[in-house]
Amino acid sequence: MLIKLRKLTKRFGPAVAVDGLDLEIRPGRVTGFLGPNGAGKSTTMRMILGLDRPTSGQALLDGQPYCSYEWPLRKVGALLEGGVHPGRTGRNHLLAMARSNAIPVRRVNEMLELVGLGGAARKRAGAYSMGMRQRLGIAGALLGDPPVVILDEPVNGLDPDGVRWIRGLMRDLAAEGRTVFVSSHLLSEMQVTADHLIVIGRGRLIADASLAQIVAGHASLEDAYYRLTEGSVLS
Ligand SMILES: Nc1ncnc2c1ncn2[C@@H]1O[C@H](COP(=O)(O)OP(=O)(O)OP(=O)(O)O)[C@@H](O)[C@H]1O
Repeated sequence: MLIKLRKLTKRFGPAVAVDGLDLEIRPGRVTGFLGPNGAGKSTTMRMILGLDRPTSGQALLDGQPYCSYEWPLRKVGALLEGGVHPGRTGRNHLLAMARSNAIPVRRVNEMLELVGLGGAARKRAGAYSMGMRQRLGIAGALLGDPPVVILDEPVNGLDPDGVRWIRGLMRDLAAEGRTVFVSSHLLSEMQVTADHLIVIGRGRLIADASLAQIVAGHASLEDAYYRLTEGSVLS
């Protein structure tokens, strides 16, 4: 499933958070989404998911906005900051999501096992560690077996085993033909996970190219990134 941004723009009062992004995010590969703090990455993801309304332009999934899908969790799974009620158990959180999108309960149990939360499923999410909350968010993202997976900083709070696990998971999801769109500040991690990169700064597109093209001529992705984003870092 193709994600298409058409002149996507978001203003908060006089501030422009996302400034005319025009690009496509294609299936079958991991697309990394990079940019300095405040560049507009989360806002872009939130607009794709219908959580923020664009000031102008559009974010489309196979030609349609997120909100036009009857069972959106079966089209797009997402891990965003927050989003888990601390008083609910991990299992109940996923059950509520499953119910709202007519997803079988069996899938809840499968996802809890997949992310390694089988043993903690009946604990309140408020008592989870950061890494466990992150795993629960990933279980939620995959619940509807969606062709598009959007992950905002998925590595945050994960231990080294978790980091390796999510790296393999993203590669597998892309190999299955899904569209994997992931934001991260961990450039060394992106260098081993992403096929394609989109770099933005101050809401504007800086680069949209394969990892190999972006790294070419530089010692590492980190070096290439610093060169690309010079002048876009908020002071
Ligand atoms: N609800 C909001 N109200 C006002 N301004 C906002 C709101 N959400 C985001 N912004 C502003 O929009 C800009 C882009 O923020 P955004 O969170 O999308 O950046 P980001 O690239 O995800 O940053 P980070 O890497 O720090 O997570 C920032 O200047 C931010 O302060």
